[in-house]
Amino acid sequence: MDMNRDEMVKVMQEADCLHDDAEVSAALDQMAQAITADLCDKNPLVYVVLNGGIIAAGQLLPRLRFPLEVSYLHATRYGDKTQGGRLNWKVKPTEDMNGRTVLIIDDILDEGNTLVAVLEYCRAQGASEVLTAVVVNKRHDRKAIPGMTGDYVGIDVEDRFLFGCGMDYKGFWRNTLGIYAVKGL
Ligand SMILES: O=P(O)(O)OC[C@H]1O[C@H](OP(=O)(O)OP(=O)(O)O)[C@H](O)[C@@H]1O
Ligand code: HPA
Repeated sequence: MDMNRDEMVKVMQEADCLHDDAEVSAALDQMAQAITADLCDKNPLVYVVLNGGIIAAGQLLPRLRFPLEVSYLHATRYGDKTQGGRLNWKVKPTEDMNGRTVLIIDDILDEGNTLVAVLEYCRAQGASEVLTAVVVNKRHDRKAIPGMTGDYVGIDVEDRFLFGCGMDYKGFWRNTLGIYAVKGL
């Protein structure tokens, strides 16, 4: 018997679905429209922030019907925990971003430390413009920079521990489109 699997089935059964597939799809449509209006002539270099950004990117990129390049970076600060720690850069960007418009795609802007560090890095590398797209912005007053937000935000979500749409609970359940909150968290 696989304990992790059984626990995770229970976590999903007991979770609250805060935004279902249809709501997330509609949010992605709106984000794609706004991104297209701003970036369709700019040949952007798009970075997916692994691991959490995989679903967001997989859903968003096919909605962007203009020339762009895609790469990835890997920065993590939560691991299997529900509270963030120091940012661990596992893979830094390798492409030359000097003078480029860079778009960062991630699942969530929570406290914002991850995006602040990624933005700083890209600016230091000479990107002419760095924009951020997140499916979820969590509503609370613990942002790394008070009042910060993403340039393209899908849905503002309540201050609970979330999973789905790229976000994991103990490494599981990134693989949904809908957004869920863990019971009691
Ligand atoms: O706004 P913040 O408080 O910095 O949190 C947001 C970041 O946290 C998550 O990554 P995580 O560290 O869990 O790594 P993962 O994507 O590999 O799960 C998420 O994918 C964002 O990158
Ligand atoms: O609420 C969350 N859930 C999963 N991963 C996260 N990374 C930052 N916030 C969260």
